[in-house]
Amino acid sequence: MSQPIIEFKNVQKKFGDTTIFDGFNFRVEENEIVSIIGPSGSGKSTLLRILMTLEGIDGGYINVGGESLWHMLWNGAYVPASNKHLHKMRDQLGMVFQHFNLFPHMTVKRNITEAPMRVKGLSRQEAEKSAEELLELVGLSDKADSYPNDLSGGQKQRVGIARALAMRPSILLLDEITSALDPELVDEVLDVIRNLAKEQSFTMLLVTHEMYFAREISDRVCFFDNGNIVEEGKPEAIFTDPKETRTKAFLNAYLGQ
Ligand SMILES: Nc1ncnc2c1ncn2[C@@H]1O[C@H](COP(=O)(O)OP(=O)(O)OP(=O)(O)O)[C@@H](O)[C@H]1O
Repeated sequence: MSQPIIEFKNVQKKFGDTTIFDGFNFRVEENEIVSIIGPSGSGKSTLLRILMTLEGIDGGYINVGGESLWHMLWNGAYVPASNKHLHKMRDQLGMVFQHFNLFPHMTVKRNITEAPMRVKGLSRQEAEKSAEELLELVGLSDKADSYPNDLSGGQKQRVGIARALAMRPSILLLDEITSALDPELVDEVLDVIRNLAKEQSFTMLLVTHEMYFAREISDRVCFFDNGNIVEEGKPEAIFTDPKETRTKAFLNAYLGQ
């Protein structure tokens, strides 16, 4: 097997007395599109937040692009190796959040250029040129000078995707990106991801409640429960012939199978 682009080995994570991961193992290959489905509160978002180093871990090992994300100190605490290392690791990862997290006081264009200018040191001209291309990609060229509050939820989320792409990540993390949207706005956002997936130049890790989308887009679907992958496989196998009782019960509740 080739070197995975993401690898979790024996990862431990607690919130207070609540254990989220107790020896979690997981790997994603380069350019693979993996969907994580599963019940609420099972730790799916925590998995993505740990990868973005928005959350720490209590034990184990995480490797992104061949390098360790966290290092253990003499006292057993886990920390990113250094700010420089952290920035380098984060540069590979782009995350789109459920609630958009746009800056309301900045125009759409500024939301997209802010991080590349501040973190990557791009000139305003370079960052704006890239933002214009990305706005075209997500179909929002005419909204460059609008403010987030003047956009629909679907448009806000398309800006969220453009903003994540502006950092030129090789791995895209999508955390329930359509959950906060009215149903009629879901497809315009999923279409953007469909088009990105066709290019196959990204590794994508999606947490989603859109089962039909997970089935359509993924190379692999993982059913996740209680901090563990209970069952995984090709979308067809998981959705039409799940083996585990818990997977069957979950899909039954969702899809009425
Ligand atoms: N910062 C935090 N502090 C304390 N507990 C937390 C924190 N973040 C998450 N949790 C708890 O950890 C558990 C896993 O949460 P997580 O958001 O990862 O689940 P999820 O599978 O993504 O759920 P959902 O599908 O509802 O978003 C939940 O019980 C949640 O309440």
